[in-house]
Amino acid sequence: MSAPLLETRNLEIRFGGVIAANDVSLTIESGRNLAIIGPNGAGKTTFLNICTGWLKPTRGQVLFEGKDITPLPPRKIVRRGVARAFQIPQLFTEHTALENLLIAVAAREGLRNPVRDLHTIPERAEMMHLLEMVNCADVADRTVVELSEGQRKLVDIAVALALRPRLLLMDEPTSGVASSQKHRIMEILVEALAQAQVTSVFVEHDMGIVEKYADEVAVWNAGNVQLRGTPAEVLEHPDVIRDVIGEVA
Ligand SMILES: Nc1ncnc2c1ncn2[C@@H]1O[C@H](COP(=O)(O)OP(=O)(O)OP(=O)(O)O)[C@@H](O)[C@H]1O
Repeated sequence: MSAPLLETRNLEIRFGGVIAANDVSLTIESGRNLAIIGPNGAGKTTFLNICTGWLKPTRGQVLFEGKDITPLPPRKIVRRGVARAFQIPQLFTEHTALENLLIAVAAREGLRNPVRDLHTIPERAEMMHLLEMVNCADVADRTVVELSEGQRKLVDIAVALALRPRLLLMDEPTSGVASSQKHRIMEILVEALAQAQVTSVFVEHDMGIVEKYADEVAVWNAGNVQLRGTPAEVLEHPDVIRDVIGEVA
């Protein structure tokens, strides 16, 4: 049997007296969209930060496609195929949407001066295709400051896909977007991930989004996974209703 796409073994990290990861062992299989939910301070973002190498656990391991990536610096983990998108899009706001993707490619290819060499990058057509996949081809030549919050979120996802990941970790992909737009953004996002064959893990506080777009849900509590299952199993569980849904309601 092949190794899971991502596996964590007994992760532990403390910040002073707080145990933000308390023996976290979890596997993520290819082709799934896993939502992470849980009360504030449960350790959800800490988990993403450990998987991307931004935080190093004091104990435990992260394996990607069966290989230990725990000691690697974040840029090497990205090259292995693990990308990250943040609550607030990390874009160069004075550059156009397309230029942002080209900068990501230049960084991926290790060009020394990605901004200067932008327009010589041969992957232009591939990047335009990514913008089409996230429904943003029509704003390819607009600077990021001119885009709506929803478009920025989608361009940020396209930038992550430009790194050709096999796993994308996201912190609240629809936060900051008007609630009327959230489902549309998630639909575009989930379709783009399926097309690019990218597995996703996303932290989410909106249970409507979790119910509709996650294949599986992991519930975090006090630095560990309290429960895991399908959205239907998890969202009706009395502990989740008490500890998570009660809190966000
Ligand atoms: N760099 C840090 N230094 C000190 N404490 C930290 C640091 N990062 C996280 N913590 C603490 O670790 C705990 C887990 O934080 P984390 O951000 O992972 O929770 P979360 O589940 O993502 O919360 P939220 O839903 O509010 O974003 C919290 O008590 C937080 O204050």
